[in-house]
Amino acid sequence: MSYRTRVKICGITRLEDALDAVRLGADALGFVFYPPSPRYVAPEKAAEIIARLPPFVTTTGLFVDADAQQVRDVLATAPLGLLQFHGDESPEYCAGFRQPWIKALRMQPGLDVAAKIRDYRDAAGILLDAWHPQLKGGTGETFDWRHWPKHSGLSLILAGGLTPENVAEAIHLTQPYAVDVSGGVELGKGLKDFTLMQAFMAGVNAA
Ligand SMILES: O=C(O)c1ccccc1NCC(=O)[C@H](O)[C@H](O)COP(=O)(O)O
Repeated sequence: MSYRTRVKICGITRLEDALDAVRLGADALGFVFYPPSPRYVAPEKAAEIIARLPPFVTTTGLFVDADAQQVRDVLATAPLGLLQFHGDESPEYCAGFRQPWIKALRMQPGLDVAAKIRDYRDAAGILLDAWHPQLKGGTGETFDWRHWPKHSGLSLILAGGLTPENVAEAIHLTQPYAVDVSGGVELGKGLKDFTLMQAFMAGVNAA
């Protein structure tokens, strides 16, 4: 039996994009609380968007090596259902909040993915993303999907350079629990496009 691949659309900065994504079938939305990112959204703005969402959408807050107090401050403003740690956060740090969390692993050459996944065994899921020497995420680049771990015991989320054109093949090869996209459905950084999101969802459904 095959299961429906979940979809998270990351880098939401506008209410209209959030509502379009949900209407098109996205299961989760990502809000980037990493100030250097061109997709950064202020917690107050994220809270405004979240307040207008229909039920059953997972609101995910993305952080990169943030101070724990910064995460708590964001949580006090924006009601997030899930935390995503995209830097070099330790398992102990990640587990230090009440919310369920996922850990992003950037697929640097030589990374022992299986060992890393074991380190983060208390995560709700592991997101595998492309590695880039300067950028922490949102690179628009793919990694070699042949390095996808076979038996992890955790829900795995595929990210990095996914587009309407390649998502069906990516799912076919990796069989992830979910896919995560940002740049592949954008007109500009943080500005999602209805037609691209629609085509992306069609690619997921065709896989
Ligand atoms: O999106 C960003 O600008 C970003 C910056 C720093 C850390 C993570 C970031 N995004 C994380 C995501 O979850 C993206 O969806 C993921 O990296 C894939 O991005 P893309 O390759 O553009 O689809």
